[in-house]
Formats: sequence, C-alpha cells, structure tokens
Amino acid sequence: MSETLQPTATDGDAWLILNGKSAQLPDIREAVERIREEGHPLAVRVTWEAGDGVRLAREASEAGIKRIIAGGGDGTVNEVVGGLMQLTQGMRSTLGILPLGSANDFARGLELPLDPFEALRVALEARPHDVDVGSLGGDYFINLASGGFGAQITNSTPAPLKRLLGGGAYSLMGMLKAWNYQPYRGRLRLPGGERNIPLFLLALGNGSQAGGGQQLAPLAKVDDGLLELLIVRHFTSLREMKQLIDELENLPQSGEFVEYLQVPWVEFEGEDALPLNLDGEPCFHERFRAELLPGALSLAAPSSSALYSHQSDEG
Ligand SMILES: Nc1ncnc2c1ncn2[C@@H]1O[C@H](COP(=O)(O)OP(=O)(O)OP(=O)(O)O)[C@@H](O)[C@H]1O
Ligand SMILES: [Mg+2]
Repeated sequence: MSETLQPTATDGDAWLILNGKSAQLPDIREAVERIREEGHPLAVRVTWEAGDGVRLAREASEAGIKRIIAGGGDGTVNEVVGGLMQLTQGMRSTLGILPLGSANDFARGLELPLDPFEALRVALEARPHDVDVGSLGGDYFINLASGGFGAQITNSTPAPLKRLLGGGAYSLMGMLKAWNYQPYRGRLRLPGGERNIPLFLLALGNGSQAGGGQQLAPLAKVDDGLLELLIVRHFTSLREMKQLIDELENLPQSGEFVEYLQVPWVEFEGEDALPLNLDGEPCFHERFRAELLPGALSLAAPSSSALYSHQSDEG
C-alpha cells in the first residue's frame, strides 16, 4: 500500500483521478496542459490498481477539493463514486468525467464529449446537478447494475448478450445448450409485489446503457429518484427466445418474458449466488437489497444531457 500525497494549496479546486492505463497518453497530457493554461489549476493523481480510485476520491473530497474528475471508463467512475459516497451528503465533491474507457457507457448515456479537452472543460465548468446513486449489497453504482446471464461479461469480452439483443437467437440458443445454461432461481421482492420466476437476467438502471451501448434501461433518468427494473424470465425454446427478443424491443410493462418497471428498491434472495455486474465490474451476491439514493451526488455534465429529466429546474 502506497502513501497518498495529501492535497496541497497548489492543488487548486479540482483533481483529475486518472486510471494509470491512460496516464501516458499524449493527448491527455496535452488536454491537461491546455486546461491549465485556460486558468484551471487542475491536479492529477494516477491509480495503480483496483481500489485506488476509491481512496483518492475520498481523500480529495475530505480535503475539500470541489470537483473530482474520474479519468477512465465506467469502472473508474464507479470507484470515484464509491469514494465520494463514503462522505456524508453535502460533504461530497462534484463528480466530473473524462471518458477514457473501452465502453464509457455512463459518459455516452450522458452525452459527454469524448474529446479529452472538451470533456475536461465540461467537467470543470458545467453547472452541478444533483443525481441519484444506486446501492446494492453495500456497493454503489451510478450507471447500471445487471444480474444473471451476461453479468460476468465485461467490455473486454465478446458479449453473447450483445448477440441476444442484436437478434442472433439461433446461435445463442446453441451456445446456451452447449454451456448447459441454467436459469437463476430466487425470489424477487419489489414495492407491491413478488416474483418467483426462473431468471435469465435482471437489470437495474440509473443510467440507460451497459455492455458497450446496450440500452437495457432506455427510459432511465439519473435524477428521477427511480430505478428502471428490467426483468427477463428464463426461456426454454427457440420460439420462446424469439418472443423474448420481440419483447425486448418493446419493453412491455408486463410481457410474457419481459417486465420493465420503475421502482425505488428491489430485493433478491437467490438459491445460489447470482453473478452481478455493477458499472462494468463483476461480483456475486446470494441475496441483496438494491435501492436508489435520490440526489446523493452532484454531477457536472451538460445541462442538455439525455439522462437529465429536464423538469422544473432546467439549468
Ligand atoms: N494503473 C492501472 N493499470 C491497469 N489497470 C488499472 C490501473 N489502475 C486501475 N486499474 C483498473 O482499471 C479498472 C477500471 O477500468 P476502467 O473501467 O476505467 O476502464 P475500462 O474497463 O477500459 O472502461 P469501461 O468500463 O468503460 O469499458 C479498475 O477495476 C482498476 O482495477
Ligand atoms: Mg471497466
């Protein structure tokens, strides 16, 4: 474990917490230099391994740094969110994002600029907007949590889930048979109901997309105080699978295989550990409660962001 350099007076009001994978990219150096020349005293800290983003974000937030920019993919954003959430509400720095991942699903959902300089400018200058944060079994997610089929697939793996949603039903059915795929059994509790169904997959969206552009929660808004809940029931034949894919296109509130709801919380009690994926990072839980923490974080994104509700306090 390395000691962190504590924030100093010269660190200014903003930190860029940069995934070490991207630390030496020339266009990132250039973007940071340009933004400093424009008068933003931006300090940079680089992560070495998993967990560094959490610790650095907590330390910077505790030290009163006003904006913390997560420079990386969804996993880095997730770590920074995790660090900020360790502070009490009101003490948390504003989150900005410099998208440098392979998928950048949250950044893309927010319609953030992908050009590093423009992204830094937005992160430093955009008006902060209160957004919700999801919690699941003691961890946090700001974009999307999924469970069941495909949850252990990260963006660096070719995704059978992509084929499912892309309509490659025949090959997927073959794959599932070859893998001796078993549904996930358990009990799902949600406000006003319970589901005892064999699960194929489950998605909980604060943001709208995961897995490199899969719209699992297309109606999601990050500031509406609700989680989008997509429940997909297990299927056993090609005919059923085709029906399921049909339903995934339309996301019925209560289809034969697909249910699409908006809920403040959901609980799961499984017979076995359910593979999960929180903002692109895999984990397992046998039982969990997931809930939305309304307005828990302040986010710097363009006021026109597609994930904002654009209701009364248009900014
Ligand atoms: N210096 C480093 N070198 C390699 N990996 C690192 C380093 N620092 C942190 N990590 C790891 O990188 C992971 C996060 O990667 P990140 O999500 O930012 O990129 P990505 O997976 O390419 O992007 P996306 O999730 O958008 O596809 C963390 O789980 C962390 O363990
Ligand atoms: Mg990642």
